[in-house]
Amino acid sequence: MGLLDIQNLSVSYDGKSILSDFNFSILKGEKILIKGNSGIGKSTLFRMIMGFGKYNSGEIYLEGVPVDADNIWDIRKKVAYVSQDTDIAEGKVSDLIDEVFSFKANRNNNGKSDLEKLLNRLSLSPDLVNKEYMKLSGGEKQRVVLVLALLSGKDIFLLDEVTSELDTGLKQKVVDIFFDNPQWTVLAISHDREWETKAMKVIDFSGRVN
Ligand SMILES: Nc1ncnc2c1ncn2[C@@H]1O[C@H](COP(=O)(O)OP(=O)(O)OP(=O)(O)O)[C@@H](O)[C@H]1O
Repeated sequence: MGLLDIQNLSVSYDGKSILSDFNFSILKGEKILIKGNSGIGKSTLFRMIMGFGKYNSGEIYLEGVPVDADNIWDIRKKVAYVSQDTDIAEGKVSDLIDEVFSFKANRNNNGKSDLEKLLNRLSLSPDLVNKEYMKLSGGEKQRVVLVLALLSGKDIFLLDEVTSELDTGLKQKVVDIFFDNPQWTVLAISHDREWETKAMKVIDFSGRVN
């Protein structure tokens, strides 16, 4: 088995099949891109993995253990999920960063010392942390959300269109950050070629028939 395995997953909404007997496996350290037409079910897959919705049938395994209502928090503790929606929080950016470090699981890592390096690498000014998050531009929000995920100390990432609002140079920087760490397992949904060029595997949802 892989790090994350999905077997025969089927999901439907209002009688319409979105995922049908979907199978997938990702090994530790793998970086996989998921692409495909809008509305085809890519984000739904991520929501099922995180336990944010019910599936009709199938199994999801994390490290060989079936995920159910009793252990869904194991997934949420281990997986950094970055959704398409960046309107995630209010308050200053520095408050959001402090919040990441207030979680018990993150206290012992040295992520905070990486903050400055990450901001610099993503072309964000150090002063940005004093700004109100909701007043940032779309591309700034996207980068801040990524910084929060990268500082969380988690090493499995589900990234849903996390570079859509960035210019080409920044898209490449984000992709490089995730590919530079061989320990990180990354499943990214994107339409950007910067991801496709580097991905170890590409899963194209468009050809699937539900
Ligand atoms: N909670 C829900 N209730 C009803 N329908 C839903 C729900 N969530 C998603 N859908 C529908 O399921 C389909 C798949 O949605 P999903 O967000 O997974 O697509 P996607 O492939 O990620 O698309 P995009 O690339 O546009 O983000 C869409 O038709 C969507 O309207």
